[in-house]
Amino acid sequence: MPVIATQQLTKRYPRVTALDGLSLEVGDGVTGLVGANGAGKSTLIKILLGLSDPTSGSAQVLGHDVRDDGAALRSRVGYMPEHDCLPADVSATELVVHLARMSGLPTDAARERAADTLRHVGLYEERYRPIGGYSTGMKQRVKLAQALVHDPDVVFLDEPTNGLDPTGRDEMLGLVRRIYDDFGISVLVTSHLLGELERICDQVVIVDGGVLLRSSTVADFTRASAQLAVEVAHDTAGAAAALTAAGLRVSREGETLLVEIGAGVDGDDTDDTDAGAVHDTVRDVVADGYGLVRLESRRHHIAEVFDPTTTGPSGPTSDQGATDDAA
Ligand SMILES: Nc1ncnc2c1ncn2[C@@H]1O[C@H](COP(=O)(O)OP(=O)(O)OP(=O)(O)O)[C@@H](O)[C@H]1O
Repeated sequence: MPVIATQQLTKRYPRVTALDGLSLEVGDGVTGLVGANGAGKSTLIKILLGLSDPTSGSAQVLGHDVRDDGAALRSRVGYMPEHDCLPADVSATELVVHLARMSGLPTDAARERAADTLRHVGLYEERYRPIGGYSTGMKQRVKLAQALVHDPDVVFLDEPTNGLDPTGRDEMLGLVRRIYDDFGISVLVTSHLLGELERICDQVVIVDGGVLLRSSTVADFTRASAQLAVEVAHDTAGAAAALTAAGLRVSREGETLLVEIGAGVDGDDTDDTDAGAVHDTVRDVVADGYGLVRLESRRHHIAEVFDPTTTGPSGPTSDQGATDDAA
């Protein structure tokens, strides 16, 4: 059973269609939901929590229908909202224990779980200080702790790296990954930054204007856009010309030649068999007097081949774009 499934999910506000026929499936693990501001990410999360009704279409979380089963699903789901919503004059411990009790835990268990989750997010030492004196990074960690305290099966994290400096971002991303690795809790995490989610996610879903642009595993995203890095002993320019003459797409980065696997030996778009054929062609051409020094696979980052700020996929993945996946 998928963790999240939606079918033709649509949400219309009076002036804007926030989600437009969105159909997707999300499995176990860490899934990134990526899109520019206004793409519909928060709207999707609110519908998945049963807090907002879709205009049409349907959605299930852990098999619970979001319209009919809101209370049951919320007991199994944790939610970290995007905006600052924390009371300034209580401590992290007071707040997280309180929320744990509201979700049904007895007082002793609530205290224990609160201490565990605050330790997990790195706030154990500071847990008795009022939240009003916390930095942005510490406040984000309190929001994360309250999302985890009732031991949910899945958590929705809305822009957890918002407002953090690069070090704070890295630490938060590490924490998000560990939610699944250490506790087995699946994660749906939103960001407008594809590059940062790519580092920690198993699956990435890209939305734009409420429409699904693409949903696939991180490995599949980059498989179609791999390159071979080739170094030769002599005459790099000659080797580049010979590889091009053999039908390969070649670029040069210093003394390294980058051969597109996605281009295939015949210039067509990639499939898995092309990778082996390109590899063989490179070996044959280079063996012919250039002296092979290095031949290794490289993958592009997703952000290099897919720019969510444009309205579609670009570069070597364009054959696998929105319409196929959205169907
Ligand atoms: N309650 C609302 N009433 C009217 N329009 C809304 C409402 N909530 C969201 N919208 C609009 O729906 C669109 C999608 O908003 P949403 O907040 O889901 O985007 P987002 O991807 O989460 O972006 P952000 O990161 O900026 O929050 C936007 O155009 C937004 O202005």
